[in-house]
Amino acid sequence: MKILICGGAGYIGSHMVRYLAAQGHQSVVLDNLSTGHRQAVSPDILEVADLLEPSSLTGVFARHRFDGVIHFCARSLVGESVSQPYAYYENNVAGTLNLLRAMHEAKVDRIVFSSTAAVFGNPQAPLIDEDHPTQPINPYGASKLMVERILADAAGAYGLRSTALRYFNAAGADPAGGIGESHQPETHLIPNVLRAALGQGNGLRVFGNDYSTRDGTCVRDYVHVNDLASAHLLALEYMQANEGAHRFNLGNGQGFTVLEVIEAARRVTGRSIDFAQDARRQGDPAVLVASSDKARRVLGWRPRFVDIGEIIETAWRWHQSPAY
Ligand SMILES: NC(=O)c1ccc[n+]([C@@H]2O[C@H](COP(=O)([O-])OP(=O)(O)OC[C@H]3O[C@@H](n4cnc5c(N)ncnc54)[C@H](O)[C@@H]3O)[C@@H](O)[C@H]2O)c1
Ligand SMILES: O=c1ccn([C@@H]2O[C@H](COP(=O)(O)OP(=O)(O)O[C@H]3O[C@H](CO)[C@@H](O)[C@H](O)[C@H]3O)[C@@H](O)[C@H]2O)c(=O)[nH]1
Repeated sequence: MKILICGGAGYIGSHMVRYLAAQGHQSVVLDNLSTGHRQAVSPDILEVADLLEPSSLTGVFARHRFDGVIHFCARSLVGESVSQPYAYYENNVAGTLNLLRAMHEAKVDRIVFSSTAAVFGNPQAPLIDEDHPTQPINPYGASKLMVERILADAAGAYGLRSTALRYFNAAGADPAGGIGESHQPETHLIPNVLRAALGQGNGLRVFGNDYSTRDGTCVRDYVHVNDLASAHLLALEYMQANEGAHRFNLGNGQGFTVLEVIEAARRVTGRSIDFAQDARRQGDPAVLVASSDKARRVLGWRPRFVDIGEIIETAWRWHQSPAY
């Protein structure tokens, strides 16, 4: 297959490109490099273009014939979405609409969309499955849920085939090296913990210690970025035989507190990791853990990285590499 990877210069997208290549598929990356990295993508497959500029999209679709699209582009910082909702709805919803229109005109009829656990809001069950109510508590989650709704409407109106994958917390790096997580500013827990282990960054802070969890800090479900990549290819294959709009939750089904992640990183790195206790971060639910039974059952998804130490170890190798 020849796949358009929107946002392929970013963290998860660059792993997707590499995974598709290993499976014998071809990728073209569309990215405006706003948070992505030019060096994460081979120059011969990179199309620098912006979803907010429809004319640049038309050019990309005119130059290539795609079998499908995987769409990673987004603004994705929860806190920023609360203070800048227009920017979030514009990029994540209007940008996606431009992409869907360009796909429609070019007669490309399948898309895998990066959705998020943030569509659920505060969980009402210990494990979040696809039937869990969707009540996002921040504009970021709301923008992703709006796109899921648009995709469902497009299935009926235009026969668009889509799969929304709600990732829980993406983590780790390709063990083969050379790519990994590098956001600026970095807000994610594991990279910040590893930076603290390296003596980099502005000091690790733990947000909140009064949640009703086993040690008072937030619980999250960390899923390896290569396992996310494998789910996307399974979704593309699934849509060959299955029309309509599909949704799957992707996680390991096991939650770790912030303090447990720090402890696991101490074991992996063999370094001391100091932190300061801080107030709760706005928009953080206490616990987010996925039930991914549907993805396992329907897509045949089998995550390979189930151990938090192993996931952190792949990230640690990336953080110590010259490419980071
Ligand atoms: N990282 C996580 O834990 C996580 C969890 C759930 C969902 N997601 C979603 O997964 C996707 C990828 O996340 P990531 O961590 O790799 O983010 P990222 O910021 O590293 O990658 C996003 C990429 O999209 C590009 N982009 C953004 N807006 C664009 C536009 N208008 N036009 C063209 N390119 C544009 C950026 O330059 C970047 O390369 C996002 O949609 C995010 O919301 C991430
Ligand atoms: O320096 C830090 C960074 C994070 N945290 C805490 O660690 C947990 C995880 O935070 P983070 O790594 O920022 O991930 P989330 O806020 O859970 O968000 C991620 O996971 C969501 C789905 O679960 C996605 O929607 C988002 O895009 C993705 O960034 C939260 O309790 C944070 O408060 C800290 O205590 N200190």
